[in-house]
Amino acid sequence: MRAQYLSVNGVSRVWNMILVINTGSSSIKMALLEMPSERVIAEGAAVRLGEEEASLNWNVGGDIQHVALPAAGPDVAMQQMLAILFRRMDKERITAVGHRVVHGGERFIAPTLLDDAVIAAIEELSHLAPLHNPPNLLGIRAAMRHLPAVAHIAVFDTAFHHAMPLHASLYAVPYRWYSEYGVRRYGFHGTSHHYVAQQAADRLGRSFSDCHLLTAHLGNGCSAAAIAGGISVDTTMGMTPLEGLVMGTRSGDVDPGLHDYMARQTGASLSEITAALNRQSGLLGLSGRSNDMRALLAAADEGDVRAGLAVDIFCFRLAKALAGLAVSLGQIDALIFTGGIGEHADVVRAKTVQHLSLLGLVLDAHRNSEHGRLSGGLISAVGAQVPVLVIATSEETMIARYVVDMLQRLDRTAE
Ligand SMILES: Nc1ncnc2c1ncn2[C@@H]1O[C@H](COP(=O)(O)OP(=O)(O)O)[C@@H](O)[C@H]1O
Ligand SMILES: CC(=O)OP(=O)(O)O
Ligand SMILES: [Mg+2]
Repeated sequence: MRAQYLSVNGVSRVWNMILVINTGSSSIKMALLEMPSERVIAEGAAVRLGEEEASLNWNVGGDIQHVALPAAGPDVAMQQMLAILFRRMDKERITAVGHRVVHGGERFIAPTLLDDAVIAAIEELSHLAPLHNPPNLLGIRAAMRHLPAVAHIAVFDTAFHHAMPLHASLYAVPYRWYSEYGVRRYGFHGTSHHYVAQQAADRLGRSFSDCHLLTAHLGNGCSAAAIAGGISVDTTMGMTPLEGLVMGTRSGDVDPGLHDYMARQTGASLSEITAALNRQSGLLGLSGRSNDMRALLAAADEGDVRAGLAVDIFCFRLAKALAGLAVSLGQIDALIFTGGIGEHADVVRAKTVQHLSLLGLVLDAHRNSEHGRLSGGLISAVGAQVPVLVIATSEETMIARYVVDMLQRLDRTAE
């Protein structure tokens, strides 16, 4: 990289230390990356927020901290994480902060410098991502208080999908709902889909812009995408992160008639039904036990029938969605599994790919059980028509790349 200094608000700084903040509904992840080497200087996570078991871990240059935070919410966890980080490193070294923001609507199709107007616009989009944009904003405000003199840049989950063709992004509803109210499919997890797709192209020795890839991001939220010519051409999530696949607590696709039916049956309001689809459905709703795939796989092994059913439905629906996305690609150069479930749950990958043999997808059982660790991420059978890969995602690294790219553009404009 050419520039070593960037002038932000008239102050010239070395700009290669990027703090990335990914505030979710039940977790906060942070990473401090030195760019362009992408060396992780510090990384931390606060998990199970709101529960008795909430805790945080920080690894700041090998100094590891584990703190129990019983029942702490994202605000308390955020303060604690920043306090621990800044006790161990000089905050003056940080040049910019990259914030994951889940919903950018139609307006934010690229990384954006945060100011009061942008924050207000993100707030307005909160009703379209109620589990995500409010905690994202909490992280932005806390970090701005601690680091008022640096550039804070929002990187949107929706941005990577913004060029989806209209046939993939519009619903078959009155057109006016789109033109007047923005009712369309946006797609999410864009930084993760982009990151793993680029990695897959590298591993296959192909140019990213020539690849036709299916990516399955399976974490707490789950989505799959079809990526061709370096852009997302279709994805399973829609106007909100509720559409598509079965997720930890989210239903994914349901009949659009469900709201009316359940409102009449139970007297619940539309927003109560939406909340149940967001928070009490998916793996949790089906199993009645947990939203956590690891817990369900263990329970299914011990004979819990509903846990087994939840896993089977998760895999079947994922396979169906991947087959559907293949239509958008025309050809499949690789399928990539990522996210906590995609990277670690070999049973889920095996069950999913079993449904997809008609597309030429076949796994190697041994490679799959090793999560592709000994085969460069490859878990497909030798000689199989389509490579299947496990690739660890890093939304934080991708956000840092977008931030550096944006800083370079700001730097050029300032010259
Ligand atoms: N070893 C494992 N086996 C099965 N599932 C796992 C394993 N490790 C993590 N998971 C699952 O990954 C999911 C969380 O994924 P993650 O990507 O960390 O979530 P988030 O969306 O919060 O970033 C949980 O369902 C968890 O059970
Ligand atoms: C958009 C979304 O579902 O994000 P997450 O997986 O972090 O919940
Ligand atoms: Mg996630």
